[in-house]
Amino acid sequence: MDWIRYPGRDSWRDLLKRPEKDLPSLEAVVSDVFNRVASEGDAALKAFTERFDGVVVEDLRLTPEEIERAGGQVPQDLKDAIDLAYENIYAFHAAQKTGRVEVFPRPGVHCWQEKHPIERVGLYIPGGTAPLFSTVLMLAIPARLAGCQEVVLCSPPGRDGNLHPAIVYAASRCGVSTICKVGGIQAIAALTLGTESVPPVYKLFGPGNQYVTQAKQWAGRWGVSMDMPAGPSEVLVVADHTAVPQFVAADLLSQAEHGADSQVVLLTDREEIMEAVNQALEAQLDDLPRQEIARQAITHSRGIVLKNWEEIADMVNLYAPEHLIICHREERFLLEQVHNAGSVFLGNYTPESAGDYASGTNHTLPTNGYARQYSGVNLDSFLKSITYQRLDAEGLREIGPSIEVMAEAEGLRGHARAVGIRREYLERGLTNAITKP
Ligand SMILES: NC(=O)c1ccc[n+]([C@@H]2O[C@H](COP(=O)([O-])OP(=O)(O)OC[C@H]3O[C@@H](n4cnc5c(N)ncnc54)[C@H](O)[C@@H]3O)[C@@H](O)[C@H]2O)c1
Ligand SMILES: N[C@H](CO)Cc1c[nH]c[nH+]1
Ligand SMILES: [Zn+2]
Repeated sequence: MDWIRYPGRDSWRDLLKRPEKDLPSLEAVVSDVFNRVASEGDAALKAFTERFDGVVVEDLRLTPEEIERAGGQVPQDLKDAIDLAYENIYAFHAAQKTGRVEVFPRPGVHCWQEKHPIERVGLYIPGGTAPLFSTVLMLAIPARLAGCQEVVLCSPPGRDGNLHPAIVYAASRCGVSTICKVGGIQAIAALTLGTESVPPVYKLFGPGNQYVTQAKQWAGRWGVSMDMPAGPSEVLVVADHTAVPQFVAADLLSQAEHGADSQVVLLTDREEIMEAVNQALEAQLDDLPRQEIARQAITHSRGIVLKNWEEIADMVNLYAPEHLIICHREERFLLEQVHNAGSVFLGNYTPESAGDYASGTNHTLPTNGYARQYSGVNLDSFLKSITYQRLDAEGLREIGPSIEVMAEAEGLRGHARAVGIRREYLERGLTNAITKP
């Protein structure tokens, strides 16, 4: 990994650039796929699956028998591991439930807020280079907890034209029964527009490569929203002499192996760890099955030596990493100062993989600096808040005059009248004409 020592602040932005595909060419492909899915439905999904995934798929939707069969193909130790992860993810997300918010700001004015599930949601499960069945748990568990009525899952078929059995098993374990063999842009277009096999949804969830992420953003043009841009994985590690270099290298590689366009960054204020981490990286890369991918990711990754922990905190906030690992003597200070990160991992015993699989936190997180404004997936992602209010006569007397003044000042006489007409009834004692609904 290349190291940069004590860079001036004016060079930080350039140093922290992510590897990105050319946006106009990405948009052109996305637009073409959406247009064809809109006009040709399933036929377009099959044609694009053949073109982009290299497989011919007959039936896009899994039958109940296929779902049942997948369960028998998953080894028991993997089922047990999925069960443990399920419990922890369930517990963490169930704890996020909040009650009704209720306020009486003035006499006779009653306001409250209640959460309602989004009725139809689409879950994208990546499967281009690795079948990420762990993502099924991360999305389907909160979707169920929220009470979403229709949950549609899409994932790209493998070379044999099927979904990995663990994806199907995890989906069925979480109660998802609409499972479709389609991935990439075409899956997002199908969930947005609906086809013969894929029901349309109101909100899209899940991570994916740059094609998937761009397609999720494109879906907004059709009024379908999304969780957040959760693209190529990244990790930023903050380490000093209290960190074990072998652990640091392993954490960097755990995200570098996701994709050639992943990025990993190491920040330190202790030059002496540079050599040890580089050596550990080389040693661990040697027997990594996905070393080609990880090596490519490392070509656009870097280690940076900074002057002190204040600079480290500032650089973390500027980069806004998807994952932040802190193994540093000034952990407490850094935690106080850092406010841009998707998920944070603390100390020598907390590998980022813990959050990827089984600690209970969600691994669908904002990448590409979007941790500045987005949260990772959580229970609220699957809920909408509806606000309610009821005024009685006293409440109208209390706040009515202010509403009228404000409406007149905005030049909106109709708004003012909607209040004034009621106040007039009250002033003239015509309350008998008002029946309680
Ligand atoms: N941010 C997060 O929360 C998070 C979580 C898990 C994974 N990830 C990321 O998800 C990504 C998964 O990527 P993946 O590729 O393995 O799987 P994927 O399912 O996201 O993408 C595979 C699909 O991309 C499409 N595709 C491939 N090449 C194409 C081309 N030239 N033109 C149009 N479409 C094309 C294909 O249809 C294929 O099915 C990785 O980048 C990983 O880092 C992110
Ligand atoms: N690290 C990924 C999020 O960027 C999630 C994941 C799934 N499986 C392994 N890792
Ligand atoms: Zn991962």
